[in-house]
Amino acid sequence: MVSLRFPFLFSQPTSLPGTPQNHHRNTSSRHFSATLAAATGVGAAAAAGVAVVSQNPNHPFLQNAVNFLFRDHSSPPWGSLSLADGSAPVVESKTGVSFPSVLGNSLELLGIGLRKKSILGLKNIDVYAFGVYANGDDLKTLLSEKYGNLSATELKDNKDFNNDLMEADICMTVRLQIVYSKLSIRSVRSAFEESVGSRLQKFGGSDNKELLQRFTSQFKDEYKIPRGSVIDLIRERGHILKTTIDGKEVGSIQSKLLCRSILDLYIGEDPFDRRAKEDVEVNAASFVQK
Ligand SMILES: CCCCCCCCCCCC(=O)O
Repeated sequence: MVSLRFPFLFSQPTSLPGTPQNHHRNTSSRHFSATLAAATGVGAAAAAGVAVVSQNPNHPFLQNAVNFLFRDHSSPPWGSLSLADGSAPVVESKTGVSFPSVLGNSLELLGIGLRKKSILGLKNIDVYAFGVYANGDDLKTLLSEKYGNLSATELKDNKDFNNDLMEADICMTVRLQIVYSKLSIRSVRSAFEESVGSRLQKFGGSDNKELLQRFTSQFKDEYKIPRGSVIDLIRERGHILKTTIDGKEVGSIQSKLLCRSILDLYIGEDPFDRRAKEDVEVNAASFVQK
């Protein structure tokens, strides 16, 4: 199947019912690295008001054709697609997993990606799709004084900005949507042990076994994780990491180190999906800019 990747924009809703007005909703648009599976697929997605996103190489000819067909005439003609309804969910095209563009009224989708894992060093499987969300007002309040005058290009790959995104007291959520159908809770625990464990060690030294154990023990044997399960890793104010499985809270731990370690998996130095990280930085920048 031919696919292509290009960044596209979708405009924000003017307001959501019961949501306080946020000027970003009216004035900004977000950027996602997009791969459109095929022009017909794009048409169906656009008609359905859904943005399709994933990670694949460029294909300029198709890109041109798709942009011509679907561009909003107020947007740049090349490399961007503006959907009429900015509140449309965004779909990760390889897996078909869909992410709401706003979570719980205040968290804005900044980027989506795919977590792959190799089994026995042989087969690479798609384990889950993920979406990174942040509170736009927190981004502005906490980061705009320091970074408000820098462009999105200057903020992408800017180590200080990236560190502050992970360390500041910004409400954020990473939503994992399981796509691998044979996942056991035991493998979830051991995957977290490995990935979060390595980050705890990196940022906090070797003496964090108890913290890691507190976190991983939240994933109890009685929970089932079939395909379609949703794990939310929620950083609340005060660096509290709340974890939910299919909307049910399974635990809550106050630890800046743990929150930072979790975020590092998705937007840190060596993220699971580099393009997702780039999108998060560029979209976070749009909230921060003065
Ligand atoms: C057979 C593969 C098992 C992988 C399970 C990953 C489940 C969630 C773990 C989240 C953290 C991570 O991605 O490392």
